[in-house]
Amino acid sequence: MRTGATAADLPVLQAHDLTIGHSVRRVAQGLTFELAGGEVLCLLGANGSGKTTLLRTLLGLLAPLSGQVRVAGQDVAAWGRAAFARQVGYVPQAHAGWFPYTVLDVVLMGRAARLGRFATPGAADRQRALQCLQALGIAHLQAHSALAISGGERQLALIARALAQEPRLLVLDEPTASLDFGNQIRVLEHVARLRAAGMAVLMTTHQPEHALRVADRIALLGAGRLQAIGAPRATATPAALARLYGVSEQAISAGLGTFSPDKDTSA
Ligand SMILES: Nc1ncnc2c1ncn2[C@@H]1O[C@H](COP(=O)(O)OP(=O)(O)OP(=O)(O)O)[C@@H](O)[C@H]1O
Repeated sequence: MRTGATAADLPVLQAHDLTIGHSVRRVAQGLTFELAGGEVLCLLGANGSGKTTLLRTLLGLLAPLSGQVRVAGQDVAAWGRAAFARQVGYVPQAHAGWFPYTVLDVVLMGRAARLGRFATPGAADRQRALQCLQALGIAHLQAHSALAISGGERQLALIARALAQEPRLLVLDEPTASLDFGNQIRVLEHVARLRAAGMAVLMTTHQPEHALRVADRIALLGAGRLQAIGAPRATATPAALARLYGVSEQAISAGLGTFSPDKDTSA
């Protein structure tokens, strides 16, 4: 950390010249970027381009092959578990399932990061967990077994659990993947509210129109590099997306429909 700088002054997340991969298998290299509080960064890339590998490396779940990840100015590997959970919440892709906890208990687990070592959640924690369920529109499921809800409902419960941690950075791996249209919009609106509240959000998506809708910056990961990172409409152009996904520009423009940067004059 710089002399005189406090953790609050620093970007929540810094990746410097990062090479990511599995064992010796390199997936991408030369990844350098930062993310500050109150900012939403959306990561786009084709299947297998390395989005999840990058998120897992940023979260310290996978060691970088080279380069550095800092969270609030400190190397990601140097954080203790509970302290890290107060900084970063993570909603992984398509979570398999839990033991038969209730949905409220699952969200309460997110409060563990905010409790003392041997403390149990109190009334204020239950209230906070319930607020998170309400924010995601699933408070009616609070007493249901987490094993007896749909995949989309489980996804919303996982987001609620990450929110209950009250992290500075929320990392979401394809958060809208299994959600119906209404819940996709609800989650995107919630991301916008979190940004307004000062949280940093890093999310992957296979839907560029979602990124165009909610991101402050978009990063394009392809061919083992960050192809571009910057303002949404200047970065996720039909030409850039066509290169990223290996389809024609016309197909991209048709797929983006009303969200097409060419058609949308509101920017
Ligand atoms: N545990 C692993 N061991 C070895 N290679 C892996 C492992 N997990 C993923 N890979 C490989 O790393 C590359 C990047 O995978 P990753 O899951 O990061 O891609 P992704 O962009 O998240 O893909 P998708 O959009 O399909 O979820 C792929 O070639 C994949 O086959």
